Amino acid sequence: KGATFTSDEADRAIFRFQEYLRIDTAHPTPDYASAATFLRAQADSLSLRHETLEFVPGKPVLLLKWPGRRPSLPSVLLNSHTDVVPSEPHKWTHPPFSAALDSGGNIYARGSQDMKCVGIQYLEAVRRLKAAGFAPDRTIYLSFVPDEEIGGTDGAGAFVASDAFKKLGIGVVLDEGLASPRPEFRVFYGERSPWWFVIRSRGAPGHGAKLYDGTAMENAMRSVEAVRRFRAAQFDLVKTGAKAEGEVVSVNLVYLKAGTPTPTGFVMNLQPSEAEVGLDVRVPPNADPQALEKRIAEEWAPSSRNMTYEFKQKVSVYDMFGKPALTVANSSNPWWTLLEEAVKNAGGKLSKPEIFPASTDARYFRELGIPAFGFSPMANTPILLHDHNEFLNKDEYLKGITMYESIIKAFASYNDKDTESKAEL
Ligand SMILES: CSCC[C@H](NC=O)C(=O)O
Ligand SMILES: [Zn+2]
Ligand SMILES: [Zn+2]
Repeated sequence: KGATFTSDEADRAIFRFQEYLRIDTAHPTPDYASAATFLRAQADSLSLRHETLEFVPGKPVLLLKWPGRRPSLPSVLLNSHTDVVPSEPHKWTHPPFSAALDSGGNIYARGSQDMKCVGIQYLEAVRRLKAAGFAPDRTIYLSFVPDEEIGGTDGAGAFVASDAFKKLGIGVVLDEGLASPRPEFRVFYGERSPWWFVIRSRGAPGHGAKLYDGTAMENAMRSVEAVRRFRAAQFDLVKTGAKAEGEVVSVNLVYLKAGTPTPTGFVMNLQPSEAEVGLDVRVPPNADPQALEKRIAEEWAPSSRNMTYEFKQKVSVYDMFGKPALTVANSSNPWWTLLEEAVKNAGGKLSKPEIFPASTDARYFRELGIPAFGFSPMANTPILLHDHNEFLNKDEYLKGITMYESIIKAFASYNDKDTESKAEL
């Protein structure tokens, strides 16, 4: 509470953030080896035991452990991903792996918001708690996972499916959230499920000068029109304030593919016999997935118009118990109350809990019924994840460390009969 940094401590914490940011872990060729080496050195400097779990060769999951005094209590997992999305360096004012600090205190790098900030803030918070002599009751684990940006199958997905994970007895997880342009921090208790699919249409080919019914292009365009009507209706709910971004189904066309290619372009006087449309759809946890699939089958890709659809990615909105994969974010969940109070105690405020509009690794934990909150402590910060000139201000970064100190302390000290008996199941 009220913890501050000496200017030396601040400089060192900022420098370690910059070091992590300078490791190029961008897809499609992330340097996971260097990230792992860096993180193991951090663990050693904190006297934390670490394990490198290589479920898939070349894709290390780093697991750090701060043992609690009461190891029978469910433990706390602080998760972050080590990979970042690609960037277009020439469109940045500072190179994306420079971690340049400008005169206003902004640190520019790919991953400065998504989410190397969080990974290093966990470590810095542990560093400060250890220095202050804090001893956790519950065991604290830190996981650094690869591949979140490409779906997490070989990262968090492999991790949660492992025996190693089951043995950890995780009771609550923290994972990433989003920056907040306002003074309140944002927090997420669920997320939309990605449905990525292609719609294919077929029709009789023919001369480019002929008007006739049932061409592949016409079939595809009728679908696109239906998709766009639905998209507009969903978007209107957001625009009018009736629903939050994460509470509607988003639908976006991500590619169109049709035509008969030539070495220099396309044949102009031939109506093609096939067309394909790619869609990124995100389904809120409380939506009716069956109704949506019916809409896809009947309106967007009706077989009566020679259309088919194929899912490339279809994440269920339900957890393993068949319930919407949501973490309770009210006072009936003690972890929620602890989080809210811990942020408050550190001088912060949470805005109303939200559904994350995209996907994070938190879904893998919620799928198992483990409570997981998405929280990246960045207030007064424009949302720049996946954007050019991604940055985080050094003061917001430092403030975030104190948020985690408070949260880790609260979670690690939480003692409750109910959760204890659950742990023994
Ligand atoms: C299907 S996993 C995709 C994960 C990705 N996550 C962050 O951007 C996303 O598109 O939301
Ligand atoms: Zn992320
Ligand atoms: Zn991302």
